[in-house]
Amino acid sequence: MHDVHHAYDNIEVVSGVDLTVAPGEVVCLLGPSGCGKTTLLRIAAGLEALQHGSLALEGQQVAAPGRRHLPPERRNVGLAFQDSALFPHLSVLDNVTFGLRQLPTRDRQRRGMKLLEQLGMADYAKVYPHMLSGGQQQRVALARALAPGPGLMLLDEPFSSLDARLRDQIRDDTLHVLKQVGAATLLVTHDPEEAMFMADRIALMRDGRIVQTGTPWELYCTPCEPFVVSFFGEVNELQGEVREGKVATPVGQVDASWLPEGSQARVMIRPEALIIQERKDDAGDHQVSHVLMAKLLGRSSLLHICAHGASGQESHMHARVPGVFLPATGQAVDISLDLSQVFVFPSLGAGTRAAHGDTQQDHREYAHSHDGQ
Ligand SMILES: Nc1ncnc2c1ncn2[C@@H]1O[C@H](COP(=O)(O)OP(=O)(O)OP(=O)(O)O)[C@@H](O)[C@H]1O
Repeated sequence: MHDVHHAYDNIEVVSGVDLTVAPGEVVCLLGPSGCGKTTLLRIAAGLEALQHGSLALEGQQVAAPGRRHLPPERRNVGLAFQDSALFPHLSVLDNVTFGLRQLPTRDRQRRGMKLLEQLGMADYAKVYPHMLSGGQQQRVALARALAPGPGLMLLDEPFSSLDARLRDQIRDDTLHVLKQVGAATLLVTHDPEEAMFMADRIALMRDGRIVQTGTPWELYCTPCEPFVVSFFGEVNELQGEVREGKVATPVGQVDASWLPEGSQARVMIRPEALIIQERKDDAGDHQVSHVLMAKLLGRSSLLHICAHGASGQESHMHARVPGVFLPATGQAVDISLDLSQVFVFPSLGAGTRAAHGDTQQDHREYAHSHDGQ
């Protein structure tokens, strides 16, 4: 896709999107509700006419504004949506082989059965859709979309109607099948964890634009703006003035040497960036950093901390610690920072330069926000 714009009733909902998906690559379009993800997928599928820009599939121009475009059924794309309806009057196997009518019966059945096996549904080949659970129906819908061997798979929130445990399992199976068949895949989701689990690359959108494209690591560890940091989860957020290239926070100094001296900086600190150690002495001393509350969340523990800085600053922060770590309320703690999960940006109104510097150290900060979720 190149420079794609799209408007409904003169309101632009997609603005200047450039996006490529390589053969065998899984790209996730990630973003909050209403940011234009589904619209882009529908344009790729041919369900929505291209209004502006260009769109090519396998090197062939399939749509151009104001011209007749290649219809969806001739695009060699496989579609699976959140509530993909199966044909109720056809068996599971007949649903999967529906798009393979040009093949001899035996080849058709062999291909259908292979996909059903890969998705754990071979035992259900002869049953009808109404006899399946939602998760099983979703597996069949995926097999049906994959059966013709499409050059591009377009998946719109395909797991969102499933409960958490089933979703994890089907996601996992789907990822393996997509990689085995080598389909290029564009998957829409609003769930950052799902995107990180599935994607080779993520394109994060906001208000019709792609904010950042990159590997899950690039988006999580080198976010280009505050929205990208906070979209991937809760963040401790602080403001401070740049002095001698640093911002002082209650949990230590943070490098901001790329920002103008005296300017206001926005420091974003992921909860896992706070490294907490219990102090033997100072119990009950509220002039030092201490625990306000500790909660076990399962795989990790969440600590509410009252952080005290050397020059008297104080801040309520959240720390996430792997496993079970539940210090008592009032426990004095030492806090240090994993700077790889701390990001610094200019404060709002202080210019628009992103946190990307030449090196990792160029963007360090600290915060408490959910503005992307
Ligand atoms: N057919 C339509 N007519 C008018 N407006 C539409 C239409 N389809 C979508 N919109 C609007 O376009 C914007 C983008 O919608 P889109 O469905 O592409 O977003 P999304 O990111 O997929 O959201 P969600 O995750 O909630 O599905 C929204 O503001 C939506 O209300």
